[in-house]
Amino acid sequence: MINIKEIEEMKIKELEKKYPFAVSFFENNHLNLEGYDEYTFEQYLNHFTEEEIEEWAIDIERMKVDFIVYMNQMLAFLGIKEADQVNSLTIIAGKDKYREKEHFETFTIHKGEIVSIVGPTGSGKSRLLADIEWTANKDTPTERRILINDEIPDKKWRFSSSNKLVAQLSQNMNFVMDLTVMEFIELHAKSRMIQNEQEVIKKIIDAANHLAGEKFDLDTPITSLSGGQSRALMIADTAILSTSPIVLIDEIENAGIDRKRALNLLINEEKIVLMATHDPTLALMADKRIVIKNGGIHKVIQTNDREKEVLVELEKMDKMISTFRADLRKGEILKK
Ligand SMILES: Nc1ncnc2c1ncn2[C@@H]1O[C@H](COP(=O)(O)OP(=O)(O)OP(=O)(O)O)[C@@H](O)[C@H]1O
Repeated sequence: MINIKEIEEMKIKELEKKYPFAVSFFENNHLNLEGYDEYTFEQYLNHFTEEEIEEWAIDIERMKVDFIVYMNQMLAFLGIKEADQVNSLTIIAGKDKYREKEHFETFTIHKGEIVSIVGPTGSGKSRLLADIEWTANKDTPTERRILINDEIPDKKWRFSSSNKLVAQLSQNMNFVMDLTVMEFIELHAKSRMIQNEQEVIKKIIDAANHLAGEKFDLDTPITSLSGGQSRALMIADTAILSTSPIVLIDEIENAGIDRKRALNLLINEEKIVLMATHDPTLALMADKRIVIKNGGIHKVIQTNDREKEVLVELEKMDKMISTFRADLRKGEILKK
């Protein structure tokens, strides 16, 4: 459900911008919005004089309820209900591969935070991401539990395909579809029922080309994209089209794309981002990192100022490497 408080605190002009369909509610109820841009919904309802309320038989309390019901129905219909409502994700400790209790009790990640997950190959990084995607409730090998907004999440998250809690970018992206890039993005855009479809498609393709080393166009079949290109396309698609409040990333390093840009595209004040990585630049870009050992969360490290200095150095090195890579592609002789 959308938050009644949020709606009440929004100005009419913000409401029109964020939820354009809200205007129809006023129209249907013959309520004139002109000149009330700067009013909140509540202030608007309260602006009527006693006489007007009587004359037009306006029931303010009823109107409030009806409006929220209408908004909820519309958002559900558009597949965006609840998607923006995740404020926190909590992991409750389970057991490692030796059935020992994990080295923490609970760990909460808030909206807008990025958390990296590090640990040796096979230690259980992907397992943790899978637990989150499944909103585990002691029903996975780790026996972890996942809370959303401090509560056991509704099971419907697991099975909903259009309104997903989690958008996952995984290591293996096998495209079996016989579609062009254009058809693929169109398919996604259509399923989201966005209004400015062509604009959004262009935005995705621009962002994807920005991330990928070699450019591709809309007529390219998905199956003939290189690993880096398909990765870039998926990232741009997720960043721009997905309404999922949680983004899980399993290794973006080997993809031959601009990783920093990719991450920046996915980061958003409204989202929670978790990424499993072996890459120091990406790991340090996160606010915190979870260290996994033998299938369990061993510790959580906060990225401190000294590490942020290391990050600056790493970014310089990364820049150098990508310049060399680009020169190499162009067939140039590399020089310092
Ligand atoms: N706590 C646990 N209890 C039981 N099995 C676990 C646990 N954690 C992970 N596993 C299992 O261990 C195997 C390896 O884990 P996973 O694939 O998550 O490793 P990874 O860290 O992602 O490895 P890579 O770096 O190679 O991607 C998987 O089969 C996973 O289900």
